[in-house]
Amino acid sequence: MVFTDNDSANASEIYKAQMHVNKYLLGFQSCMAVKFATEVGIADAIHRHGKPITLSDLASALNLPPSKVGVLHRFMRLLTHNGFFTKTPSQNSEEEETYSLTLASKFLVRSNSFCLADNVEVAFHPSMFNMWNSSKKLFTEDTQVPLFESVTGESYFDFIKNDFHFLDVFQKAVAADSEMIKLGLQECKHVFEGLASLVDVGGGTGAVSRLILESFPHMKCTVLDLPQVVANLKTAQNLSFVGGDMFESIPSADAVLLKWVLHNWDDELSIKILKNCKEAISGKGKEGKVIIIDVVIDEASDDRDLTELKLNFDLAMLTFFNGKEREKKEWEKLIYQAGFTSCNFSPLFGFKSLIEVYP
Ligand SMILES: C[S@@+](CC[C@H](N)C(=O)[O-])C[C@H]1O[C@@H](n2cnc3c(N)ncnc32)[C@H](O)[C@@H]1O
Repeated sequence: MVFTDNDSANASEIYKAQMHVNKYLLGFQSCMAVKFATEVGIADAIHRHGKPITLSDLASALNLPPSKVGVLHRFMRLLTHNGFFTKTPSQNSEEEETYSLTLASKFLVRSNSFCLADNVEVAFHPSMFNMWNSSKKLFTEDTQVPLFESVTGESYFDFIKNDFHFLDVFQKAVAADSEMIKLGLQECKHVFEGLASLVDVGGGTGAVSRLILESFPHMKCTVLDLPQVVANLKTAQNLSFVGGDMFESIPSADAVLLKWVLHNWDDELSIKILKNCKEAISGKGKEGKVIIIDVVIDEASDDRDLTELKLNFDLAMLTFFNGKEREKKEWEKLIYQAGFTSCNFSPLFGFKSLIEVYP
């Protein structure tokens, strides 16, 4: 038996290892509980209640019959343990315990400006489960084709394009992530100072550009994205939308922003995008810049949870797009191979960093 002969581990360490494995066997249920909570609107119901809520009031706010209060309790217990709610014990036998929102579950309240409810729908879309059930293909098939495409027969962006509801949810999810940029933008205003124009490449519905314009109303911002994404978007003062293909050409500007774009693509295609960015800022000479907002894996400095999140994003990028999250030295290699001469890294946006890239 492998644990006794050559292993110096004692019984308690072996039991701990067994628990570690079991944690990952059942861990998907913690994730599914978040999906369930979002679908039935638990956070919304507590928010609407306006004060800590008892389980029976929560059940009736969710229109659940009394027979389901026990099931709800089981979900609330796990979700509370996982930091999504807090529980205040009852003061006496007449009173029921009550549940309140935490900072994490406030992200699931649909009326909040920082809301990740659409991200939950994207993350748990059935296509994701189908893809993972075929993950063996990653090792048995031509890796030039992303796993998602190999399973569904179409690229992720085509898949999104062909499902009107999902396109809408996906764009809202990405825009929700961009809302979070607001918190970090104050600390990096200097990055945008002195720029008269900016192209937000793969800028979706323009959420980041709108935020930048709040601080720099005189800057001319152009959002370049796929034609179907920008088709019905209205231009506003100093904000315009261009339907196109970043692999073909990028409109000229003082700076190009690439937020959450390069991680969708492998090195070869990312270099192609970066070279087109370099061309787009060439009119500004050495003062032009490319601003990348993306994940930088840093196992040495980041804590365990942060690294786990970044590595999970990496597998998501691998399976959906053949893309990748990159370490600092991988970013540098990519940037220099595209012909740029220098870059600065600032970890500003939670799990994302800002990289300024100069010709
Ligand atoms: C992960 S989203 C990031 C959106 C936005 N930058 C943000 O963070 O809010 C990637 C974006 O790239 C766009 N995209 C994909 N292929 C593209 C292409 N060939 N040309 C321009 N945009 C593209 C997608 O439509 C999508 O909006």
